[in-house]
Amino acid sequence: MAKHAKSLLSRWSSRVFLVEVDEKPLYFRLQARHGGERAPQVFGQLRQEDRCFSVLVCTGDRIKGAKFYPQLRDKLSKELPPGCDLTTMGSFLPRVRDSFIRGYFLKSSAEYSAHVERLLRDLVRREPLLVCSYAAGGGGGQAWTQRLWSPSEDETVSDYFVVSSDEPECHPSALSMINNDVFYSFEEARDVFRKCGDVIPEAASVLEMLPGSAGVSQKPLFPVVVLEGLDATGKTTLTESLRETLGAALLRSPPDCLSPWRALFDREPPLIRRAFYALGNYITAQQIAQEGMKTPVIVDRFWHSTAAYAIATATGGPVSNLPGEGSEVYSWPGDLLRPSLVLLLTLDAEERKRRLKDRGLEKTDEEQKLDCNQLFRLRVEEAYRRISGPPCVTVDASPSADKVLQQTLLLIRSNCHL
Ligand SMILES: Nc1ncnc2c1ncn2[C@@H]1O[C@H](COP(=O)(O)OP(=O)(O)O)[C@@H](O)[C@H]1O
Ligand SMILES: Nc1ccn([C@H]2C[C@H](O)[C@@H](COP(=O)(O)OP(=O)(O)O)O2)c(=O)n1
Repeated sequence: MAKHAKSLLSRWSSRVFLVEVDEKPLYFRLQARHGGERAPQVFGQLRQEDRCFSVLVCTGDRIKGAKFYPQLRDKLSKELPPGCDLTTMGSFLPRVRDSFIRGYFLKSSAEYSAHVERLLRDLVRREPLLVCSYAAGGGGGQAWTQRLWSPSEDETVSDYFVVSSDEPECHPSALSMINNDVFYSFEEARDVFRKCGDVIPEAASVLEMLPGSAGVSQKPLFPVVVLEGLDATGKTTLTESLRETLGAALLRSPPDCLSPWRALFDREPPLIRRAFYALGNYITAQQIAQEGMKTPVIVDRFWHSTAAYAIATATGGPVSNLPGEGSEVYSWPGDLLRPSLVLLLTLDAEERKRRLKDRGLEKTDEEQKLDCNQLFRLRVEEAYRRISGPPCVTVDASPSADKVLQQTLLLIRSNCHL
């Protein structure tokens, strides 16, 4: 049996499982004996003869795992019979960092369960997966049991009863965010790109653009002001005006030199996509350090964008699912240049939509998600506010462009000694 699967199985009965139903996580855990508890909510509506399955991705190779997870969904969606319901799930050891594993949960009516079982048996032989089946009937008929399919013929694995579990203090995705969704050093992000060269040849071109190290030798002499905010809050308009008014250099993250590869890495799974944006910040940091010796520098998006979108995407559901305020996930990378000031442009949802419509440009998937998913937008905005590091000041972007400019100039002058 693979070493990774073995280590997962060694603490199997301590794991908590969550199944995401309409972005709401429903939790259950395992128990050796049945004490008359009701079946967890996720099994609540099912009939005795129905079957459920969990399919969890289990590989020690992060890149392979990240690429395989969405492919598995496509494969299951294509091959599962029509009466089968598929949703995302995960499993973790409470409070254990990097213990979170992802997968899918399948509900099948009795009619199709033999078909689903055949499909999964075939899959588990070829792919790094841990599969469990769930059936009703134990503990006097009401209880559901989990059977873990042994990854090798000579292993015996116990059956467990499944019972509801309390919500953990923080959403379990927070246990795996660090260095999977958000990178806190140049080395960590670069390491992902070095490792994904075999599967994505373009990674080499990005590596060529990188500085030798994160380190910026000298602090810029002039103020460095970053403009942040959701799409269409007016960043481009304001950065252009600031450039003219202050005679500043205007930079952006990701930097222009990464433009040829942005669309490609936007289609990659979070691990690779987020590493791309993280690396972009280090290239921009080098440019800031150079320009900042000659003039003030205005930057269109920087670290706040990278971290806030990543954290908000990795966490589902309401704002309360975000890692708590003060969590280490909101900390500024120790090796990344700190701007003098970060301004966060805020706009109410209706006005932002109106501006988006007037602008009429094509939107990224993530921006379309912002548009139709109110919860996602709220999570991004709150994550922006929680990020620590350089001072972050909120600017109301709803007045006219000129008024927003005047307000911003006042803030820059009072915070940056210009
Ligand atoms: N203060 C403002 N009032 C009204 N419309 C604005 C204002 N600032 C920008 N816009 C318009 O809103 C749209 C989005 O602005 P833009 O600067 O492109 O935002 P971002 O760079 O944040 O995506 C553009 O059509 C722009 O002309
Ligand atoms: N420094 C940055 C800049 C953008 N991103 C990501 C976050 C979102 O997925 C997109 C938003 O960028 P986009 O270019 O669509 O937004 P604007 O048009 O500049 O407002 O890019 C990032 O992670 N880090």
